[in-house]
Amino acid sequence: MDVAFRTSLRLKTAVRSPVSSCRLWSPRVWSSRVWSTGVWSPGVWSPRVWSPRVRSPCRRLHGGPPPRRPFSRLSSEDLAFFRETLPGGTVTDPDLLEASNVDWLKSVRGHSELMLRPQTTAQVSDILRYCHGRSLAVSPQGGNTGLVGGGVPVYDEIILSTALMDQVLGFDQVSGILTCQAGCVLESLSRYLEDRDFIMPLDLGSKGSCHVGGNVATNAGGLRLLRYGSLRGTVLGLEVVLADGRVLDCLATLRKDNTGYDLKQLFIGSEGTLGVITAVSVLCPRKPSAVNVAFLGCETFDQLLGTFRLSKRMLGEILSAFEFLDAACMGLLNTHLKLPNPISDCPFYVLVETSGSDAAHDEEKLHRFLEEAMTSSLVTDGTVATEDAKVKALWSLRERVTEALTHDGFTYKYDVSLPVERIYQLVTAMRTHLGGRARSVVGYGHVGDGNLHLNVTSPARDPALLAAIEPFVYEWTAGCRGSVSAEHGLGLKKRNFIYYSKPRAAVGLMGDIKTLLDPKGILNPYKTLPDDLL
Ligand SMILES: O=C(O)CC[C@@H](O)C(=O)O
Ligand SMILES: [Zn+2]
Repeated sequence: MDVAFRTSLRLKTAVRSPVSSCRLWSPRVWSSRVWSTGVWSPGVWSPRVWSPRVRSPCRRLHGGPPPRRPFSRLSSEDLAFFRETLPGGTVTDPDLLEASNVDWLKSVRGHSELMLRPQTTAQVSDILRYCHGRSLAVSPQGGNTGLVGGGVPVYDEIILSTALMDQVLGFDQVSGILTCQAGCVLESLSRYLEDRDFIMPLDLGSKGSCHVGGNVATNAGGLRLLRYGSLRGTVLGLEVVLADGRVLDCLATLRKDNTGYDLKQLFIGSEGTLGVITAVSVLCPRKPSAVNVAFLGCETFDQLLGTFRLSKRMLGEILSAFEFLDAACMGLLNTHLKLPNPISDCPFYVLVETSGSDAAHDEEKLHRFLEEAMTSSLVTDGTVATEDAKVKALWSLRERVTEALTHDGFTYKYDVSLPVERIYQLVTAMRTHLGGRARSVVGYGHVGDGNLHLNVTSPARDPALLAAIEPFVYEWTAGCRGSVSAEHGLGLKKRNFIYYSKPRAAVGLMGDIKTLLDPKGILNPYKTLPDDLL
């Protein structure tokens, strides 16, 4: 039974729900009509603008990517080599290539004529050794669920797909360490682990499609980071194939290893620009035996922050997620996805999840927290799920905002880290700044991580609107010493904005590392690093 509670605080029902194993949003579902005017066409340059923080030129991205670099063009001899090296693993049919040439948002489109689907690390090594020798550019691709154009070719780069590298290589029941190939789909790994009473330390709305190698390559954050930390802590080892085909076997399965530089960290979050991740080992937590979800409404963002502080104080070690969405997001969920609001209308909504090992203890803690939140007027309405279906339905309200936005028009996406008490000020500032020029300006995200997803929509791609949003959003973020990419990475779309969050010396060193590991620049060109560096 699910209990909706109002001021009467009738929170008597035990809150026991298993971890949801499959959420409702299929990330591959999108409306193609929305982006018909939004796909970038390669090779178009935009005017120069100035980043206020560093006073160095950067280019606006909405004009398109930089010109094609002088990589070799694919020849019939190349094709013959790949067909021999990868029997059955080469795709040249344009219809089959179409889905891999365009990103999930349908905002970036490349024109690759070849996709390679290796099954083994040795095959990846053979491919890259050959491409390096021939100066053929390569675009590594996992589940193609990224939001910054990092996982698709920009021009004619060869797509190197990890789709067939989907084997679990080992799981240690004692330590909870999983070792698997890079192409394992996150949701499949979650199922594999749940059968063994463990979970992945990472959960994303796109888990039905994304690959763990892509998660690591982008250092994906997601919905469990508050509790289990980032992949920089939970990834224990990596196997990586370097640009020239050398295999770097750092696939350690140790909690502690202080033998020199921690090279795997270079590849985590490098978006396939330094090497192709072929296998990972991850430290996995035990599956919690008691999971509870509350969906609450707050009148103001200050009250939402007060609720967050209270949850940390009163829920402590069992708090596993604290997510939020605003009323505008709820409107989009209602309108475009027909998802009803389970509580009364409020300006802000929070989803609080607890995960623990003692249902009675967790239930008591949650009820005391909710009672305090209501009596101190931090929360005005709420509901607590006790059934698995309701738990999933509540989570889907948070997870499906991205999908709802795709039905609202052309979407401008921003993923910023800010001091937590300031995250909603940016949404308010953007609304004031844009006046009536946007269709929707919405805020949602990971309060517990200080990570705001600010999204703006308009009926069609609108350069004037974009010019109003950027660089305003980046200047505002830099003014708080925030990050212009909290968890989505830089990819193609955000690469030139790196200077808002990193000093020139740091970006220069990144360029040196890129040159050292990939001297010909064949790995995922035009991504992550700014154009003025290369
Ligand atoms: O679509 C977005 O802007 C955010 C996607 C994802 O990071 C989320 O937290 O839902
Ligand atoms: Zn997110």
